[in-house]
Amino acid sequence: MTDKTIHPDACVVGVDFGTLSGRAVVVRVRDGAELGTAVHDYSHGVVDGVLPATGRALPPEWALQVPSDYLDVLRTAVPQAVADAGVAPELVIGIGTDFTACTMVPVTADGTPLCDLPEFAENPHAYVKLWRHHAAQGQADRINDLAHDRKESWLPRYGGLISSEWEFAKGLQVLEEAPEVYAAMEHWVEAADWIIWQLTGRYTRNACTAGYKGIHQDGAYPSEEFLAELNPAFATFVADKLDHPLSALGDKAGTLTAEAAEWTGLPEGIAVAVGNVDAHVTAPAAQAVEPGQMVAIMGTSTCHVMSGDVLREVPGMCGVVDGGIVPGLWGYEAGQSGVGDIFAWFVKNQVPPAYHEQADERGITVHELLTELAATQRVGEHGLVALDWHSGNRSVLVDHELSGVVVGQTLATKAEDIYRALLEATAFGTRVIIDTFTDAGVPVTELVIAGGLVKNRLLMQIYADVVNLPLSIIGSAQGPALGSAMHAAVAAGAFEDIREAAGHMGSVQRHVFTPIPENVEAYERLFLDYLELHDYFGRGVNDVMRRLRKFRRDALEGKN
Ligand SMILES: Nc1ncnc2c1ncn2[C@@H]1O[C@H](COP(=O)(O)OP(=O)(O)O)[C@@H](O)[C@H]1O
Ligand SMILES: O=C(CO)[C@@H](O)[C@@H](O)COP(=O)(O)O
Repeated sequence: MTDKTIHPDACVVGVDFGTLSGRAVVVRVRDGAELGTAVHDYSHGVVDGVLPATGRALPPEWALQVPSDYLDVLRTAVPQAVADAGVAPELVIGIGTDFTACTMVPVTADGTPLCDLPEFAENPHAYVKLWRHHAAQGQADRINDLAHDRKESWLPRYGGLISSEWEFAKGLQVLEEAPEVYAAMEHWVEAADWIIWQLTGRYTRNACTAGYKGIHQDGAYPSEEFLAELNPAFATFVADKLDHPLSALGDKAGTLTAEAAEWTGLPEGIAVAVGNVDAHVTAPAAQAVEPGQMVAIMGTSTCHVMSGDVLREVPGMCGVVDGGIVPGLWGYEAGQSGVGDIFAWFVKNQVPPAYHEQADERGITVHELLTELAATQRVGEHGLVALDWHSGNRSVLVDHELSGVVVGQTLATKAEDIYRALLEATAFGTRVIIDTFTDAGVPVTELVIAGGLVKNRLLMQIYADVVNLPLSIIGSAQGPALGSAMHAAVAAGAFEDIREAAGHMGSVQRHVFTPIPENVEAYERLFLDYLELHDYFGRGVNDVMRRLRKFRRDALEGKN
């Protein structure tokens, strides 16, 4: 530890705000030992059916959250994790958090979410727009078309396309569909920063989400002229709703307020780290801080993050940001919007009751049962190839109007066949991303896997075979929460920087899964079919997926 005055048993708390739950972990600073943990499921989960306040159905592609659910994590999971660790709260010297990225909160000047005000409680636009709210694709399309026409210099930093998941598309949607909410919103805040505001009592804006999701490059956002061309009332979006001094990752955002100390049971005045993103904090937790080491954080979605020593334009990446992951290197990000979410959708909607009954009788999950059955198959035995776009395509096509496909189904196709084809489809999606990075001059030399899906060994072997790289696995089951705790340790002054913290507190097991040559060869053939379908449906040869989305929207609005 850099600071020798820090107690040898000092701890930090990391809190990972995921899509469905928040997890807290208590970590010893000197060696990264995880002493205690607790999870709190958001009571409202993902609001994508009806708005709880009204009972009215939300339009297609909407995904909201309720901000009080995040505070409940501070009130429950944090004290439970400290109790689980059995450490005296006085030993905790800092707290750090990570969040899903581009989960956006419209707030008043003092940070109150608009949905908490009685006059807005029934307006869906006053709620948090979750990262996977995909209903701003129309706005994203306009941003992209205009940016291309004007040859905006920032566009290549985002692989040539801006996502509907990001701050600008969602902000423009609020303006155009709920001008009264837009007018009342003093700040359009990343939930990553909102939670730090709750902990410290002051608003800080982290450089990571600002760089990736907030289109902040070389010290500037998109210009007023650009925004005015999108919509004259949007011209001052940056100045009015977004702009705020940026804070570097690992810096101290402030100290824990008395109120937040009461919620969490932690000492008032301890260091609170600047807000950060679930994917990005995981890289140092897996000791992947050097160029070429790509980390895939596989959960409901997959994020791919990697540092590089060169600046390159990778087509369809989510972005490249100076110091976006660790200081001094270019931080690259790409991703797949649906991975575990696709498997969950399949289990919920497509698996016959007999499988559920069998899984229940054996005390295992349907995922585990289907995985076990699928694992007995040889590559290609199911005769299927699928596209992994049930939640759209984040990289490299950046299009959330795309959808899922399974080719090759017959009357003999079973649930485990399709499940395996879906696992493979997500591996092919990752392969496209890796190949695109390598072709653009940012070679991927190591793939490190983190996140909840590590537990599926068949899935891991499929990934090793499809990408033809040995897989390293993060040492922690709580990668993001550990990464947040490490940032807390840096903010508290225990380490010089996040690299030093990674050396002491991070961990990785190298080459846990290695490619099986005959599988590599078989997947190489299947991948060519995946690529052909990918380009056919995804690159404009056949726009049927976009047409179907529109047809569906029209039908729901009674227009057909
Ligand atoms: N055995 C399994 N195999 C494959 N997917 C699984 C399995 N068990 C759960 N899942 C999926 O994992 C996802 C949850 O991943 P997790 O990392 O815990 O969540 P998050 O992305 O919110 O952090 C869910 O989408 C679920 O469908
Ligand atoms: O978009 C990002 C990171 O940039 C993620 O926050 C988002 O994909 C959500 O990740 P999870 O699936 O909740 O792990």
